[in-house]
Amino acid sequence: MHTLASPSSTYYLNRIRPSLNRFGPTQTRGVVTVKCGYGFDYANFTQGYGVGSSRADWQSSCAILASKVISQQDNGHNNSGNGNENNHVSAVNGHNASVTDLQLVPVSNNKSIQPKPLTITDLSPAPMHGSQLRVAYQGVPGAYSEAAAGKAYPNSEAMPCDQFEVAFQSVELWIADRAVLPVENSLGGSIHRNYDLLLRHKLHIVGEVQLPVHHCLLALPGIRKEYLTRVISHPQALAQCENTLTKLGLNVAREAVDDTAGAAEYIATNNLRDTAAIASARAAELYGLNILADEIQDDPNNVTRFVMLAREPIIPRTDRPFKTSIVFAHDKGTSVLFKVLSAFAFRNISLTKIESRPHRSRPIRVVDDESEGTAKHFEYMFYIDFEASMAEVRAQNALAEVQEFTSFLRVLGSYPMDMTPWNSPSTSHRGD
Ligand SMILES: O=C(O)C(=O)C[C@]1(C(=O)O)C=C[C@@H](O)C=C1
Repeated sequence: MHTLASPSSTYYLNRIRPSLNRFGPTQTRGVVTVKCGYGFDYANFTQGYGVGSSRADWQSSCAILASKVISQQDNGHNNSGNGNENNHVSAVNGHNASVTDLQLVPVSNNKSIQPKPLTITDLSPAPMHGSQLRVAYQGVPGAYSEAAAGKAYPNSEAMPCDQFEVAFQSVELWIADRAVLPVENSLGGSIHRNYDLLLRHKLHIVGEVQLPVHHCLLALPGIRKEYLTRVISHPQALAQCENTLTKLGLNVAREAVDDTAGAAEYIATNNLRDTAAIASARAAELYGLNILADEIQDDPNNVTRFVMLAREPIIPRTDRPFKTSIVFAHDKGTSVLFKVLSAFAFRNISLTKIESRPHRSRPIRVVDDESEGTAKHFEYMFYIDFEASMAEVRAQNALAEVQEFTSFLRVLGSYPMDMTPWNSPSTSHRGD
């Protein structure tokens, strides 16, 4: 039998978001609250990457970040994924582009890619051996992102954030050293909003982690499946378990919340007897819930890929498998895509991922044709991951060619591939 964790150490800064807003059928992000506490007994939180002694510092830092995010939103510069309507940019990368508005990094003027003095950390084999690093993640303890932080940096201090935006800013403001960001799942697909955030911020990808995700159905002790009227979780987790929930006879309402462990915490804190959460076994333990069913993901090999972000890039190497992530656009639309892909194919460089996102600053391109009429083309940003290190000449040549075809190109990072077997103990997040 689990004991219900004490909710007494939860601190809401700036504005308290009514719980219905957070857990209503649609997520309300208009009011942003940074929550810098946890609804559980954190003194008993013993994992190596748990909360450290500088909790008070972290809370005051969160307060600063919260007011910053809120004031940005109040000023109409909403970073929550709604785009910035004030940007009128016809091209990027020095071609009539207002790079400041777009917050893109121009290839030619980018001071952050100029050589910098090496520090001892540049020489460490990041990202596998983090030590005393502070790693920001979105969610509360028990979230899969926290486990990903622990896998990437086993001795680090995991720092929970209510929003991805705050996790990014905490690294930019030197409050955290790394941020961990889920980007895609083998069942649920890409986490689109996070691709947009990668572009909006100037952090570098310095590593990746592929985390096997084993979902459980959690409810208060004594609650049976038949009592349930809704299941709440992160939208990705709901998508990953959709078929299994139906097979379990749970044709009840699904509601999206900010993170899986937050759903478990919410049920425990509010003593909800008609609601179950999809979350990890560790979340069940932390928040005193029972596991009604485990392994409820629709495929046993359910894996989420996370990237690790830092202020500085790591030095790419060739002594182990590396992956490189780029994003590009062209001011004449998708016509360059074939040329870009052939730059990699020609050099035998495998692509592992391609994603397109709306070009939020210039989503539509209008082409007038006197005889035919007006064509309205959607514009995209293309994200590509390829299997090569930027230290390899073939990768440098491929990118030089890509740069010729594109009006905007940014290397998001060149970093070691996660080659750990899925069944290795450090990858298990099930607490067994
Ligand atoms: O909610 C969590 O626990 C998270 O870490 C987020 C997240 C996601 O964004 O996809 C991470 C892994 C799982 O795929 C489900 C949810």
